[in-house]
Amino acid sequence: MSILQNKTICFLGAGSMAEAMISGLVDKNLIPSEQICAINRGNKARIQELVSRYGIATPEKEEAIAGADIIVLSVKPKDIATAIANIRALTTPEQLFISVLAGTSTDYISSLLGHSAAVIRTMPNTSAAIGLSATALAPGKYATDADMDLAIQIFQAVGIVEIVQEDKLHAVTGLSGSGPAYVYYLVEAMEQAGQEIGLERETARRLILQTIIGAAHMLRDQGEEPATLRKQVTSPGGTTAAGIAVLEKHGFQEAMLACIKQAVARSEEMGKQSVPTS
Ligand SMILES: NC(=O)C1=CN([C@@H]2O[C@H](COP(=O)(O)OP(=O)(O)OC[C@H]3O[C@@H](n4cnc5c(N)ncnc54)[C@H](O)[C@@H]3O)[C@@H](O)[C@H]2O)C=CC1
Ligand SMILES: O=C(O)[C@@H]1CCC=N1
Repeated sequence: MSILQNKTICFLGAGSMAEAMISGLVDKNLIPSEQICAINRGNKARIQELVSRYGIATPEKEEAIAGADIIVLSVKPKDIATAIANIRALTTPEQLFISVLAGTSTDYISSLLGHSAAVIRTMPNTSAAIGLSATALAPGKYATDADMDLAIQIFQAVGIVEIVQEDKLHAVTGLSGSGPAYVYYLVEAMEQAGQEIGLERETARRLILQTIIGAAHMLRDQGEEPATLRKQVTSPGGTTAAGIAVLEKHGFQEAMLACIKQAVARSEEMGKQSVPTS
């Protein structure tokens, strides 16, 4: 039995990322749903939504925070100072804080808490909801190996885990934290193209979806380089070569590189906006 079965976990911020994690944790039964709760900024309807979907508990804020073994910080980076100020008096150095905030350093979070609780910075993605997140974790200065083990167990329940140095988390954010959105954007573009070339939207969607699932499984299961798999599709003088030549002409690779670099730069910028106070 996982040690997490005896832990209580509170999400501070009940938005998309918190829901993706709650959904994954409840689905895997890693922590009983009555030992999970979430706190929002006054939006009771949202909490009720999570309660009805996942059967999580609804303790009062004091009990939710003071009674939690693990607090997952899941507000937007701009809201973290206020969110922690509202709960700080209820927290203790024995609790484990797991942050999913883009750009925000563990030192800054420790400075907001004002004590030496363990803080672990992570970057999951919303595919946690179906157990397929790609999550990177980095320990803050007060986190022990035992704290890391707990965090690893939580994120392994909702996908794969990589341990990185904290300064690499900006790169992870631009690559795999934001990554699902790049894929959805590609699907949007393919769907639009599908309609413009005369296919019904629903037909196009089914074909695109299966194409993406198939390609993802090929990448995962066949152990081949993406370039090798691409070449297998690309008959000389054929349709794929004709299409990819246009992608090259429009600077597809440069666009992807610039996109990811810009996302990384934004994560770094968000980090600089949160300057440690001690
Ligand atoms: N959405 C995504 O794909 C990913 C998001 N993240 C990170 O997760 C965090 C949350 O992002 P989302 O869930 O997308 O945002 P969201 O906007 O969906 O959720 C944020 C939640 O925090 C609540 N909140 C705001 N101020 C609060 C306060 N003072 N006290 C308590 N709750 C408060 C809001 O009411 C809202 O429900 C961000 O820091 C983001 O960088 C990380 C990985 C992926
Ligand atoms: O867009 C954002 O800032 C968050 C972080 C990674 C994915 N979504």
